[in-house]
Order: sequence, then C-alpha cells, then structure tokens
Amino acid sequence: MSALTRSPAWEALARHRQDVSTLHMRDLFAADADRFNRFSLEACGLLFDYSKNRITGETRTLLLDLARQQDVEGWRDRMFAGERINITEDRAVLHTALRNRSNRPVMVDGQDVMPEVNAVLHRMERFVRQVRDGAWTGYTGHPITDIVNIGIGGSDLGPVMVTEALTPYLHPQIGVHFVSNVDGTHISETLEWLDPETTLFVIASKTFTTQETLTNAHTARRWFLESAGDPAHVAKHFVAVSTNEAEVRKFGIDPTNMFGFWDWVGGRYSLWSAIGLSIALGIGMDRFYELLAGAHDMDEHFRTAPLERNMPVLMAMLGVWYVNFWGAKSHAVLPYDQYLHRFPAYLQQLDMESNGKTVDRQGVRVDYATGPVVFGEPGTNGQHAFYQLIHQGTELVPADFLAPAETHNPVGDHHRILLSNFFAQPEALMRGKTADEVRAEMAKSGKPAEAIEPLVPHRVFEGNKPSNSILFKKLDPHTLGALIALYEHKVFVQGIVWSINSFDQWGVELGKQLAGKILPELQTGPTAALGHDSSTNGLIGWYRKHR
Ligand SMILES: O=P(O)(O)OC[C@H]1O[C@H](O)[C@H](O)[C@@H](O)[C@@H]1O
Repeated sequence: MSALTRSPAWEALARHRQDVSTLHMRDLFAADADRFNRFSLEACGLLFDYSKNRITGETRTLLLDLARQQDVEGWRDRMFAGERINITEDRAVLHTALRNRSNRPVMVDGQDVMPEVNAVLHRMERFVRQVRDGAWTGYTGHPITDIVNIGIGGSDLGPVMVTEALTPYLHPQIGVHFVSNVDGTHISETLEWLDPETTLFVIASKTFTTQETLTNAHTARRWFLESAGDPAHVAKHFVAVSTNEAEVRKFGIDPTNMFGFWDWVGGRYSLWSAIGLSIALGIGMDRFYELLAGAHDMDEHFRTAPLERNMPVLMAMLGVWYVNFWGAKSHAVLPYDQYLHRFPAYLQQLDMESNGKTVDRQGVRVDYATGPVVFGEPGTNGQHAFYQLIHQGTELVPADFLAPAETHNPVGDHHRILLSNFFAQPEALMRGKTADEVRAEMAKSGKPAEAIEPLVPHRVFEGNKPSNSILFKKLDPHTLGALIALYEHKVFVQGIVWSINSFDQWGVELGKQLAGKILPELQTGPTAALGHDSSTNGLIGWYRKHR
C-alpha cells in the first residue's frame, strides 16, 4: 500500500465515506436551510456553489485535512516562488508569472523573470497595434484581414478556446482562424477562403519541432509563395511564437518576427504567453491584459485565501472525493454558454495531460486512481444527448455547470430559457424522483394502477448526483481569465494530493515515435516487409492495397 492510502487523512476519509454512504442530498437540504450559504463562495467575479455534493461539514474538514497533509500550501508556494517542481524535466512551473500584473519579482535561478515577461508583452503590444490599425501591411500594401494560427495541443487549444469565448470582442475586420490537425483537410478548408495578400500566419510551437505544426506551416508557406513569388515577402506574412530560435530560423522566419517564451511555461499553460498572440490580435492588447488580470486575481485568491474559502482547493478536493472515495471515473464540464463550446476540449488537455499518470513523483506505481476522463458539451445540447447516463446510468459522473447571468446576445427569451435549464438540471440531478412521486404523477393521466406499476422503475430517478454550479455576471476577458486559472489550480492541487508530477507528458511520446517509424513504410510498395504485430501489419497492408 502506498504512503498516501495508508496516511491518517486518507484513512479518515475512507471511514467517513462509509458513514455518509446512505445520506441523500435531498435530506441534507431538507435538514439545513442554510446549506447553500455554508457550501458556496464568491471570488474574482465567480460564484461557486458546491452545496449539491455528497458532503457534510465534516467531509469538507476531512478533505482539507488531506490537502494539508499532502502539503498543498507548501507546493503552491514553491510553484509561485519559481522552484523546479517539474522534477522529470527539471523546470520551474511559472505560468503565473506571465500574468503577474503586480510585477512582484519572480526569481528563477536568482534572476527576476518579470522584466523579460514584460518586454515580450510590450513587443506583442506594438505588433498587435500595427496589425489591428492596418499599419502592418502585406506584400501588396494591403492591411491584414485574416490571422491563421498554426499550432497544436497547448499551442492551439488555449488560443482557439479563448478566441471563441471572446468572439464579441473580436476586431470586426480581422478574422482569426486556427489550423491544428495534420489532416490536410484542416489547412485546405481554411485557406480556401483566404487571400494570401492579406493573410498573416502565426506559427505557434513551443519546441518548433512538432510534426503537425511544421507540416502545416510548410504547406501554408507554399500556398503563400504560389501567389507572392519572392521568399522575401515571407517576412510580412509569417511570425513565429516559440522557445526555439534555432528552429525558427531554420524554417525561414527571421528572429525579429519571433515572439519568445521560456521552458518554464508548459504547453497547456501557455495561452498567457506569446502563444496568446492570436488571441491578442483578435481582441486587442487591452482586452488581453484584462484576461491576464482575471487570471492574476485568481492566482492571488489561490495563494492567499484560507483553504476553507479557497475555490480551486475546494473544487480539487471534491474531485478527489469522487475519484478516490466514490469510484467516479469521469467528470463532466457543462457550460451553458455557446461561446464556451471549446472549453471542455481545452480542459481535456489541461486535466488529462497533467494528471493522466500512473507513477508518483518518486517513480513508484500508485495504488489509487488519478485524474478522471473529462468530457462535456455546451448546455442545452448535452441535455438532449448524454445527460441520460448522468441522470439514470450506473456510472457516477460529477459535473460542473457554468453560466453567465447576462448574455452578449439578448434575443427574445433565449437567455431566460437557457438559464432555466441551467438551474433545473443540477436540481433534478440532486433531487431525483421517487417511486411515489412517479406514481402520483402518472395517476393524473387516469391510467389504472396495474398499468402504471411496471413503468415506475423506468421513471424513477435516484437523484443524489453531485454537481458544482459556477455563475458569473458576463463572459468577459477578466472573468474568463479567472475561470481558466481556477481550473489550472484545481488540476495542480489534485496532482499534489496524488503525489504525481502534473507538468510532464511523456505518455504522448510513444505514439509519435511509432508514427515516425511507420511513415516511410507507407511510401514503399505493397509487398515490402513489415515488422509490427499482425494487427498493425494487417492494417498497413490493407491501406497499401487500397490507397
Ligand atoms: O507547442 P509545441 O511544442 O508544438 O507542442 C504542442 C503540443 O504537443 C505535445 O505533443 C504535447 O503533448 C503538448 O503538451 C503540446 O502542447
């Protein structure tokens, strides 16, 4: 047994789990009119209601005991202080420095990184202003009308999610597009509508060695040069965001057109760095600073609030409660805001790439579950698709519901209807419907009792399904920044509790290596020998015959 599962705080929670196994939230609410006040808090413009969880006051105390036992506060302070907590890559973890609007010095190896962070922000600011004002022109002298961000993973999901979320703030004359997939369809369909004379490509890659991104970038350059002819024009139409100047040069982008960042920024935490350039080009630098300020507010809350009132910590510990003590394998994120339609996809990388680990920081296999499968869709769409399983399936699926009080698009009754669903679903999940309630309801139809009875089990909802509700005034840059940082810190806290390193992603490598080996095999004739398992050989063989 691992030290964690033998630890006093863990064992106390395991015992407590038995004590509360028969409690129903319906009864907890009935017994305590003040439950909402006791289990909700507001910070950074977000209202976080966690009263619809299978918890009592004692559960919260015991969960926070576990957080303290695992030294969440110590690790948090070490992260903010720039210690090399990413031990497998020997790196600091400092995305918080990128949005450190207080400018308090942040030291890495004895040097304050804030002057460098601010210098890049200022360069971005100048460039963003030029492009948005039409002062930066293409090779024929026309202003830029379209930005294409080419990147993948952290160099795509953050920028695309934020740009979609902040659509109401986008420049009316500049379109922002994202190409990530190496499937030629993605770039072909994007370029189809664009004019090389007025298109600016942002090649976003921390390493500048990612196969998908470089393949797409080369295709974009070929497409551009078909019209522009002279490679000297590339300078007006291609900029790079990277930590790797040598590779940027090799690709043919002048370092004066490169925006840098640092190895202490993880890919999935990089939207706050120059990787956010496409966001800033879309919404403008002032709005980008508001996004950073929202995240910084959440950083300050996370850093200073006592654990009992600390939103990311509470959220994280509720996740631990379900994953480790109730056997939940998944977690749903359900934004009732169409602009947040890529938020679940973004969180999949943030959460699953960070905490999808089987060994602890010492390299020892863990004997407890780590990160859940994260999924989600905007409400109300999900309600008409997969909510059935959350309501009546055998799996326990804790869910986060998110919604703005105010909409950017006040058309007719839409927002009230949307919000009525946002309020109804968590209530329904919590309350459920008893057999007697089903009978009473069905009796109103005048059906005889013997016809009703066989149908009753199908219509019973057990209820007691946990959810968090997050409400905010309006989805603006500041609020979005706070919301993203909330989830970042949630994932961090969980990684600390599980004693894993949330900041590497070695799991991604094996597939990359094998793809590299297979690529040349796809170019050879149909009978060339293959050295894989019979399934992979069979699949490649079929492809060779049918291509
Ligand atoms: O920014 P890049 O170096 O191109 O990396 C892009 C992405 O690919 C990698 O495989 C990692 O799994 C991601 O964490 C990363 O964000």
